[in-house]
Amino acid sequence: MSQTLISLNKVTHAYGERTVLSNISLELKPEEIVTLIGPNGAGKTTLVRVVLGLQKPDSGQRTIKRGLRIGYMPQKLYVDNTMPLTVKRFLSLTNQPLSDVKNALGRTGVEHVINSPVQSLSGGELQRTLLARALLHKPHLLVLDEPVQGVDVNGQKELYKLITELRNEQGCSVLMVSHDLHLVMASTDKVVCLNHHICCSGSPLQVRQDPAYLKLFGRESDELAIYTHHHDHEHTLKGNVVHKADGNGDTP
Ligand SMILES: Nc1ncnc2c1ncn2[C@@H]1O[C@H](COP(=O)(O)OP(=O)(O)OP(=O)(O)O)[C@@H](O)[C@H]1O
Repeated sequence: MSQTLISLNKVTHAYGERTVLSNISLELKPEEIVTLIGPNGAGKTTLVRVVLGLQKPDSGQRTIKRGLRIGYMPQKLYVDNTMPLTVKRFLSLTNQPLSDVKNALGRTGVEHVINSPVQSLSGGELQRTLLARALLHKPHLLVLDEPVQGVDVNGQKELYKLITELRNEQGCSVLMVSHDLHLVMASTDKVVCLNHHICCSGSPLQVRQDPAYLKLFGRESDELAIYTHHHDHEHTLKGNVVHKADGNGDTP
């Protein structure tokens, strides 16, 4: 355990009657990039929230290395359209100095949006702004929930490349959620395929050939490398669920 940043041991979690996570054991090692992959509603964000300590599991243990700093990039940012919020103000809410905010935005390639309203950002700019925010506390572990969401395929490749560069430069570990194994293959050391339980895990090549992965995603999606993704919900900065029909407010 000495080298392990966070480990989960036999974690189980249910929302009411519905078991979303069952018997999950996982270890995050230093400088390792681990990708969680699984269909909609498989429990990926819930698992991320358990890793972050935002969601207490019903059973099982979470062990975290003392003093570990975590940077979190949520799946989707819910910002009220009527609330004026510039990128500068949004990132300054982390209480980090403006010079650090500028550096982080520069490193993720979006320093030019510093005075823009968050609501006006393009998909790629928003993801890079959220990544900059996650970097601000100089994390040992970056947790990225669908970091390429809303970004076109070329932009996705660029973002995965940036994530790998950040890991190499900063020596941090990365836990990220992705829907496209092909795009992420070059940028991940380990893949964990989740469908409420861990169906299979290993190197990207191992998982791509695993019958459990093929059963979930099918050979077709493997060949096409396209996975159509629809959400029935969004997430707040802490990963809480906002159902689209609700308009606002978190489901606890
Ligand atoms: N706070 C909550 N209360 C009740 N149900 C919830 C809550 N959070 C998530 N769920 C439900 O649990 C299931 C798993 O949700 P989760 O967001 O963890 O899945 P996911 O794999 O991240 O899904 P997606 O790929 O669509 O983002 C979903 O059916 C979701 O609606």
